[in-house]
Amino acid sequence: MANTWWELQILCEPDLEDTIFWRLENFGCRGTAIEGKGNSSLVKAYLPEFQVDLLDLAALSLWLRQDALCVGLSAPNLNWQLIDEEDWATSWKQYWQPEKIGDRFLINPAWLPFPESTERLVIRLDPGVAFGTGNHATTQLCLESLEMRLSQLPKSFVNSETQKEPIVIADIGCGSGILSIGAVLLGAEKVYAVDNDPLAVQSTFSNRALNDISPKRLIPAEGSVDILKKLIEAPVDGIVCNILADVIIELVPEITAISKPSTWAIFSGILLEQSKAVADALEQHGWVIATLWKKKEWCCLNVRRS
Ligand SMILES: C[S@@+](CC[C@H](N)C(=O)[O-])C[C@H]1O[C@@H](n2cnc3c(N)ncnc32)[C@H](O)[C@@H]1O
Repeated sequence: MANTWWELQILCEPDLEDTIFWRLENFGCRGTAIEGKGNSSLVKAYLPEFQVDLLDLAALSLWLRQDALCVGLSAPNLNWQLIDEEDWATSWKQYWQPEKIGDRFLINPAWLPFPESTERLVIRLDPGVAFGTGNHATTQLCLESLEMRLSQLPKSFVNSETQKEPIVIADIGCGSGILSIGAVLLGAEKVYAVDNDPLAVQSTFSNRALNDISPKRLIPAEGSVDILKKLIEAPVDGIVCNILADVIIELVPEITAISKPSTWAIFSGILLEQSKAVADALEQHGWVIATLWKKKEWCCLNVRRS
């Protein structure tokens, strides 16, 4: 675990936030926070010191400038400094507040008290350095889609006592485990959660404990679809995959291999202009696009095998 972190501070026009988040994620940032500053937004992002040097940061500054100019907005202002681990942990936590998502979920930071009275399904989270606090549009689209998919189940599916046909789900690119936990709370019997970042897998394990979920119902593992193939006993009922479009397109054949004729899937992390390429790849492998949901410049494809 790194002891020193880069803290990047980017003052920008609010319309640039999503593009900046996308850039920062690709750059390897492992925690982001946002606060309003008058008519502007201040985006803060963190990454381990060893991961980039000053030249990389200068290149990032140029990309952010170009991104803004391409859409006719003023160039953001990027500053950076080194901070130690303790400061990193507290600096972004103070901005993260409980958040309602969709009709069913409430995301509650682990260090805040459990909400006293709520009818919502509470997901307690400490993402650590993993992606998945619930405040990114791509995560929200997945939680809302899961809600739609799993709320359609007859009551007997969601009551674990009387469950007749258990639903098994694969969460590919699980990050903090937020979607896996959401799926379990909605009644999925078992979720296999994989991520090729070991820190994300660690985070899913600790969030599983934080939410009192039995190890039998949420099974995190380091890796990707190759590992899933080894873990699952049969093709899964549902798949949720919030990764970037290019990665999804690459994974489609392998993902298809773990599905059956009734499998449904939720693909997110797709910029609107990339949706056609992802939809084409899915259709070529026999998937039917059921709906495309949009949030900001992101979209999420809800698909099924037949
Ligand atoms: C955008 S985050 C999604 C996290 C969480 N599922 C959410 O919805 O908030 C994408 C995650 O996918 C992981 N990832 C990227 N490429 C992957 C691949 N080929 N196989 C498995 N995980 C991958 C990243 O490490 C990251 O944790």
